[in-house]
Amino acid sequence: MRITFVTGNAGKLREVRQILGASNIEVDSQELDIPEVQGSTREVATAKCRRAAELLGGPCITEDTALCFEALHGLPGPYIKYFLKELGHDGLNKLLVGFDTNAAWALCTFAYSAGPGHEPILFEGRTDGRIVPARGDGRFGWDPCFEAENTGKTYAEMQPEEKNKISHRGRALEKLEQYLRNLPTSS
Ligand SMILES: O=P(O)(O)OP(=O)(O)OP(=O)(O)OC[C@H]1O[C@@H](n2cnc3c(O)ncnc32)[C@H](O)[C@@H]1O
Ligand SMILES: [Mg+2]
Repeated sequence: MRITFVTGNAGKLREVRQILGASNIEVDSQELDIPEVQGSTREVATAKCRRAAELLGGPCITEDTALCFEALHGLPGPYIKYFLKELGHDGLNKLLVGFDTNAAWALCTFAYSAGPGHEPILFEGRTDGRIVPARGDGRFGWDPCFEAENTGKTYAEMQPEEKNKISHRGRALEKLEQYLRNLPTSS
């Protein structure tokens, strides 16, 4: 089975290929710059996939990742990309100074559209943890400052398989994979 993943993010693509590749789903990638609407993660994810399917003229998946701070009632959420870009790992930690909790959760929302005009279907995965000063290999986003619950490690200190097993993305992909397998016709 093959599926097209529309994303501009190399780290996401790498992990999606690792995870779905293990289940014999081949992932083609299309790097399209899709403007993202404001709203809840579900609204952002739905709009992104709808637009991607229109641009592509066929079935595709997209993914939206949010990083939510409990002290900030779920913010930055889907806006984490801009917070990370402007503030860096250190700045994300500083946002929580003065609050009594650094609890956070990572939320991944995959969307599948069967093609233009088909309403996207969403698959969510969540991993709880906390925001900590950066530790580990810093090549993917906010990995160094997210310590996953019950592991004592940041995502950036984990081997890829270790992260994929418990990550927000791994959990969302379990659901997406099951859905794709049960589609009546697959290409
Ligand atoms: O083209 P798309 O798929 O939208 O890719 P993007 O980089 O714009 O991604 P998002 O809009 O979903 O923004 C999510 C931000 O969180 C980062 N991110 C996503 N998944 C991550 C993960 O598993 N670990 C660390 N950082 C991650 C990512 O690099 C972005 O800065
Ligand atoms: Mg984006």
